Amino acid sequence: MEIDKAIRECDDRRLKTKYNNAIYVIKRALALYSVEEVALSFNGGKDSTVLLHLLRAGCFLHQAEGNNSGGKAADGGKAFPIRTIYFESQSAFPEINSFTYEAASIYDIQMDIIRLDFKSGLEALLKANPIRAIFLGVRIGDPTAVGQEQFSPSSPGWPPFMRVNPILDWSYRDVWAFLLVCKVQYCSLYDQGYTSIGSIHDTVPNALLCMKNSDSSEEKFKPAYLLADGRLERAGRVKKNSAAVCGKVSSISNGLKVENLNFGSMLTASIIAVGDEILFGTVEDKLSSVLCKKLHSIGWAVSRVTVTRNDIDSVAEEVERRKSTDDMVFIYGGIGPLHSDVTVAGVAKAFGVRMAPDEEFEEHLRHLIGEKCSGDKNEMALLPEGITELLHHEQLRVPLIKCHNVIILTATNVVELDRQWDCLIELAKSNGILELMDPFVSKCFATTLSDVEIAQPLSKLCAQFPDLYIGGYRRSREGPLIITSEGKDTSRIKAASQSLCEKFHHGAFSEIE
Ligand SMILES: Cc1cc2nc3c(=O)[nH]c(=O)nc-3n(C[C@H](O)[C@H](O)[C@H](O)COP(=O)(O)O)c2cc1C
Ligand SMILES: Nc1ncnc2c1ncn2[C@@H]1O[C@H](COP(=O)(O)OP(=O)(O)OP(=O)(O)O)[C@@H](O)[C@H]1O
Ligand SMILES: [Mg+2]
Repeated sequence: MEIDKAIRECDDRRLKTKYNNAIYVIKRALALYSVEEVALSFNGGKDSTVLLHLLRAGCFLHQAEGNNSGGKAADGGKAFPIRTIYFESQSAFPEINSFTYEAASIYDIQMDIIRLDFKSGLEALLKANPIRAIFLGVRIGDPTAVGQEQFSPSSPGWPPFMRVNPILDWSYRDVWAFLLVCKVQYCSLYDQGYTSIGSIHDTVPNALLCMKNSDSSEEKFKPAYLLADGRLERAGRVKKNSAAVCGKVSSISNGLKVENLNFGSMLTASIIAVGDEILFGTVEDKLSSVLCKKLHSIGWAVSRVTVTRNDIDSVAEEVERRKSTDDMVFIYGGIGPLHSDVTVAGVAKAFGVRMAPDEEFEEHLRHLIGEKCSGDKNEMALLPEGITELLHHEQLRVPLIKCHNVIILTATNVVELDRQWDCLIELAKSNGILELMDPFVSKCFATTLSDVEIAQPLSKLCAQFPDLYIGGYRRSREGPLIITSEGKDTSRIKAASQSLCEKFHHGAFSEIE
């Protein structure tokens, strides 16, 4: 089998290791699932081209080892036994389309062309076929790889199948070493300076490969395999919608923030606590109420507090929602090196960026933990790429992490939260990372009037003072009712209190702290 032969005969030890590992994953998958139960997701990109040839080799080796799963014979050169799916889109490059069809013809691939979005397409595929596992050319540097392993079940909300990622741990360099050593065809765009290909709307040649011709204004590009730093593979991807990425811009223009509060230009924050333990009831979340108070003290309204499970998708989903609704999102819990510490990765996924090593952060961790945490395995030093700002303060042993409008707090208790908050406020004063607004003022009254007596007058009061938060709560069913009014204008609070008292007999309310 020519692929296997080419790798065995080359003298690139690293490539051999990567190849052997990928073949191992493929063989494991073929041992777990029959050939009818697997599919290849192929789109003509370089990663899926690598995967195609690995699968050709893997199927050949699997059968050579005496496994015959009853599918089409893989003779090492011709018929490819695995159902292959291609999601064809109007916005794909014509070169990608034509290469995909060409590959199907050269390698005798039975290709299902799907013209639906990924989710609906996969639903239809699984309905019509007994597919249980799909091979993907996802690599660890891809934004969509966050949280994935070589075998990862599809995400919640997706049709159920196993995602098999044989080249998850391959680097950009490994991909090109493989394609060049095996001398296989790849899409022509890669010879024109494209290094990672999305759609025609979001992909241009990688500027790092540009050769400026001094005689003319014509730009020429070197081939993709000459890109020296694989981390810059996605430099040819044009940013999608910066307003959506930053969140804040869209929230201001769509008026969502003022919708509930009627407070004019109020800044809103939301708080996300991450932890299965909180949801199990094993641990009590004490930080959110303290944080609400602190935010209130700098004039911010808290629009929502949520607790999410510590899996990447739950965190990503919640962060994605909140970052575009609120001006600032505070998240804590699930930070560290444990398998359950997925918060930072969840934030990366919410912004659609990958996790990448951050040398500066690693340096801080090294000071804190020692040499144990250096090297490739230091997952704690992986941070969302391109969107992370480290917030330094001399009182903090490790800087806080800010990704656009999401601040990740590492506090695990109230004392630590107090310290981190104080640092944050000092930083806010010096560099404006957090706007400090006029604080809220409030008045509270206790009354023994019944709910029924007070309900209507209180509704009227709310209508009279739409700029205030007027509410009521009880500490017990039998005890007094407590009425609160909050706002930023002391005179308005006073006026509302006076108006309330005037609606009832003298002494019906007593002011409390
Ligand atoms: C076969 C296949 C399976 C996928 N499974 C999942 C999944 O389980 N969870 C998920 O969030 N996205 C899944 N996706 C979507 C990808 O993660 C990603 O959104 C897609 O490759 C396109 O990225 P883009 O939005 O940059 O175009 C899947 C895509 C394909 C082709
Ligand atoms: N339109 C599609 N149809 C089928 N599979 C797809 C499609 N888009 C993505 N995939 C799957 O997702 C994987 C990852 O996509 P990604 O764009 O990162 O890699 P690629 O397209 O192979 O290479 P490149 O990084 O150069 O674009 C692909 O290898 C393929 O398995
Ligand atoms: Mg691609």
